[in-house]
Amino acid sequence: MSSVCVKICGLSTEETLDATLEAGADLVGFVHFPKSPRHLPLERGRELAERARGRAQRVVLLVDPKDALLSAAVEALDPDLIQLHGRETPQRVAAIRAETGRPVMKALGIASAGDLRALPAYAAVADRLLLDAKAPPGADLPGGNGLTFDWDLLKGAALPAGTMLSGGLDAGNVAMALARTGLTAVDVSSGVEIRPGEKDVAKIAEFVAAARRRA
Ligand SMILES: O=C(O)c1ccccc1NCC(=O)[C@H](O)[C@H](O)COP(=O)(O)O
Repeated sequence: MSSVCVKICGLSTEETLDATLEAGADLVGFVHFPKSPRHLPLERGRELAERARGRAQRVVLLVDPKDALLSAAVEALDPDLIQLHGRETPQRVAAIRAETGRPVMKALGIASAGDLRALPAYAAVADRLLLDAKAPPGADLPGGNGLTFDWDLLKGAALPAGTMLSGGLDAGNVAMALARTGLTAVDVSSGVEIRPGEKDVAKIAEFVAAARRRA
């Protein structure tokens, strides 16, 4: 069986980035969203993305970005993948992909079976999908809230290869999540933190090992 693909999102220090790379994560995520405790100014994102170059896929996470921010983020981080975590329509996802020339991963919030109806339209235009728990009404953040969703909603769904599972994962539940959904790619942020925005090197290593330990 091939190895589970692991992304660690919301990295903001050299120490935790290095720990993530040493643990063997496949993707590293940098959040640019000022309301987030994981927000990185673009110049800081540039430094960390450069440090990870050639060692993992560098992902910049943006929320409903305007064209000017997109250009600035691509220039600064030179990302291997752009993660869109807002209310971008399929048309906007396609336009961003065309304008930037970069692969795009679209995050979809899942709370009920109905939320899966949007999936085919996004699968047609995005390079990858990420399924996250839908943010509660009034939440400050559209993701990174440490909430799980009912994984059984995915039973029977036609999910494109490489679809990432996220939302409330940690070293204790990731193997179960993979087994229940049949997916082979996972993303985590809160579950490897001590407090919002503060990643922990031991938790990162435990998560990567746990994701790849499944039978
Ligand atoms: O992490 C944030 O602060 C954030 C802000 C705005 C949009 C998305 C955000 N995070 C998304 C992620 O970190 C992950 O892709 C995913 O949602 C998992 O988060 P978690 O439940 O905390 O593991």
